[in-house]
Amino acid sequence: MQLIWRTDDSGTVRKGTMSGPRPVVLSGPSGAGKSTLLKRLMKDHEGVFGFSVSHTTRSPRPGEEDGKDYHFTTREAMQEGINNGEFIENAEFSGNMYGTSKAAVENVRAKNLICILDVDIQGVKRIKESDLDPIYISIQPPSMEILEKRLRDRQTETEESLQKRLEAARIDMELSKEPGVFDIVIINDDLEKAYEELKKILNEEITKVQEAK
Ligand SMILES: Nc1ncnc2c1ncn2[C@@H]1O[C@H](COP(=O)(O)OP(=O)(O)OP(=O)(O)O)[C@@H](O)[C@H]1O
Ligand SMILES: Nc1nc2c(ncn2[C@@H]2O[C@H](COP(=O)(O)O)[C@@H](O)[C@H]2O)c(=O)[nH]1
Repeated sequence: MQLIWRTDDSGTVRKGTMSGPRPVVLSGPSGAGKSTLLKRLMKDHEGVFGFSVSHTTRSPRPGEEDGKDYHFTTREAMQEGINNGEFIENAEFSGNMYGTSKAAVENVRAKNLICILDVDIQGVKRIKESDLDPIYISIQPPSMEILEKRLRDRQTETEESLQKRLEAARIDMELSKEPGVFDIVIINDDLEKAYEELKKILNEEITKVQEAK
């Protein structure tokens, strides 16, 4: 079924009615383990999930592929896309632009797969204003100290970008405690336990997709 997007008078992105599995929003501080968990989920459930490939103006990390991990772009091109109404949401994070295009979500939903979106807390707020109606999951680290260690060990950040990410993490950790923001908050201390918890929450949607095959 075709998705029909429109922007209402208040600028809110609305979509036409369609059937299919509910999308999943994974959010939480940078370094909490979202990518680790979602990559495993997709590998273990082939043909069930599809990743909503975001746009970003940050540079690719070693091993990241354009069109698979992100659509790597420039500020000018991304701003033009935003001005043309091509994005569901966009945000500035740690000195770069990030955003979910309508096409990214549509591509996954056209295949009747569970669409997974990995977005920051600003993205969560914008998606809540849309009609996407996803399951909202926050992945949180056990502590700021452990988060900092994970980010340092990952070796992807400069000291400046690391500090920006830690600052954003403090805000994210506070907001995730607010009732009603997330359907569930998973503390990713032990990876196996966090993964089991994630699978349990998504079990109903996973079964729906598997049974529809
Ligand atoms: N439970 C865990 N225990 C120890 N290390 C972990 C755990 N979960 C993830 N990690 C490691 O922490 C680092 C950050 O994880 P990951 O890149 O998945 O985070 P992220 O939330 O996707 O970050 P970003 O938002 O910046 O993309 C990675 O090196 C990953 O291997
Ligand atoms: N609002 C959005 N946030 C996004 C999107 N894609 C990723 N992100 C978030 O950005 C940070 C940093 O990601 P990184 O890959 O540079 O480490 C992280 O919190 C992601 O969740 C998006 O489309 N919109």
